[in-house]
Amino acid sequence: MASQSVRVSTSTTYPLLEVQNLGRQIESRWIWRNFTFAVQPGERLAVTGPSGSGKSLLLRAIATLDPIQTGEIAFCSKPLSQWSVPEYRTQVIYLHQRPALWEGTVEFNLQRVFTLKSHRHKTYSREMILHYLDKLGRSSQFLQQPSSSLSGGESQIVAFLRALQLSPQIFLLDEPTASLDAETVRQFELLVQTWQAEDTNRAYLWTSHDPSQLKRITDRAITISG
Ligand SMILES: Nc1ncnc2c1ncn2[C@@H]1O[C@H](COP(=O)(O)OP(=O)(O)OP(=O)(O)O)[C@@H](O)[C@H]1O
Repeated sequence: MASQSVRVSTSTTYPLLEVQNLGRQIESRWIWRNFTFAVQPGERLAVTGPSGSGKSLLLRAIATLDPIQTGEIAFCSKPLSQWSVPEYRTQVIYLHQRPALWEGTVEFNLQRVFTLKSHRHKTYSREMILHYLDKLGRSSQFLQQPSSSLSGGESQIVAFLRALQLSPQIFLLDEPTASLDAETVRQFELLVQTWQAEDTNRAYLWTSHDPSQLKRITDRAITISG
């Protein structure tokens, strides 16, 4: 059974996210349990631990993509039972290690999210996307590429932009740069910092097996020890 240790924040601000006694069991095995921590506004958190310790399962549980067997999650002081799931998921977005994209061009993938009910009040901005692409060293031609032709790293970029344009409050970033080259990794990190600087309450949880990256872009760690 995995256990967890958490360095408790000394911040006195109101938590953005509170996780109480969370437990995840698969068949008879507890992946982790009694998991308790809070994310303060503006926090940049690393989620660390060996492969298979349950980092992805933790982020997915917070994103309500996976079930939990025990515990509670509250966002902005409201338990998840009081949030509508689509509304919550517009605020707390999980970025998958190996994102799934719809069939069609990159731009189709970026536009399509706005047809979902929870995002219908927002509009697609090509101008903003071109700005982001420029920051990631890509030209407008990237938008016309079919998703089926994208590399793993390019798919990560599309999934990131698809989420970024929705302006979430919390990003759950699951090895988001694992397939990117070193220069794009830095550009990606900068873009995340820019997103956060636009609203200093925004926070993220980031998993990575690269300690130097976590040192650059996070301030404290939640460690799941195997
Ligand atoms: N759907 C599933 N069914 C059964 N076991 C699963 C399932 N999803 C995850 N697991 C198991 O749960 C454990 C934790 O998986 P998870 O993907 O969260 O690990 P991780 O810490 O993110 O690993 P990595 O660093 O390699 O990405 C692993 O042993 C994995 O095999």
